[in-house]
Amino acid sequence: MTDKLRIVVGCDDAGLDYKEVLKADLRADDRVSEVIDVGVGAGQHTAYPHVAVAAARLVAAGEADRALLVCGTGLGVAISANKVPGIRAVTAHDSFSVERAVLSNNAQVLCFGQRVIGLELARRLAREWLGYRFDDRSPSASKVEALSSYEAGGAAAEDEALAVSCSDPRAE
Ligand SMILES: O=C(CO)[C@H](O)COP(=O)(O)O
Repeated sequence: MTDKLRIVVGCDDAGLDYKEVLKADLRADDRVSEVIDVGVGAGQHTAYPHVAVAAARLVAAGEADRALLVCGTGLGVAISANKVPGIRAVTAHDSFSVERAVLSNNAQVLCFGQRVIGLELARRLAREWLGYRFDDRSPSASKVEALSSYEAGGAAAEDEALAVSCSDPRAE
């Protein structure tokens, strides 16, 4: 990741108002080098999964560093973005969760619900989000690696460890 962030923004029609404001904020922020808007625009009604996956694919392909997505709840866009391999998308509507989404989970995609939080809080959280960078040497790094290994179909040893620790005590 370069020092300045390349950010994709996207929304469905329920998130359009916030997406437009957040896009303008991001474009005015000197921590951002580029903002790519994958829609929707005014009068468009593309369903949230298509927009979220388009945005997440740009991140997964390395054409952007992060994505900021908005729908009614922030849930549908997160679920959709997480279908793209390599993507960690979260819905976060509070300051601590936004911080940990980056510092604990190395999430590249942040999702807001326009019907859930106020606009000024969303703007503040987006500003805070820009200030965080995941540290590959932090204690969280091995956990994110473990997460990714499940996606790759690996982590057999961890699967076994989990099976042991979750064994039914009534069977003992
Ligand atoms: O919030 C949404 C999906 O999580 C979306 O903006 C609205 O979806 P709907 O309730 O299915 O119309």
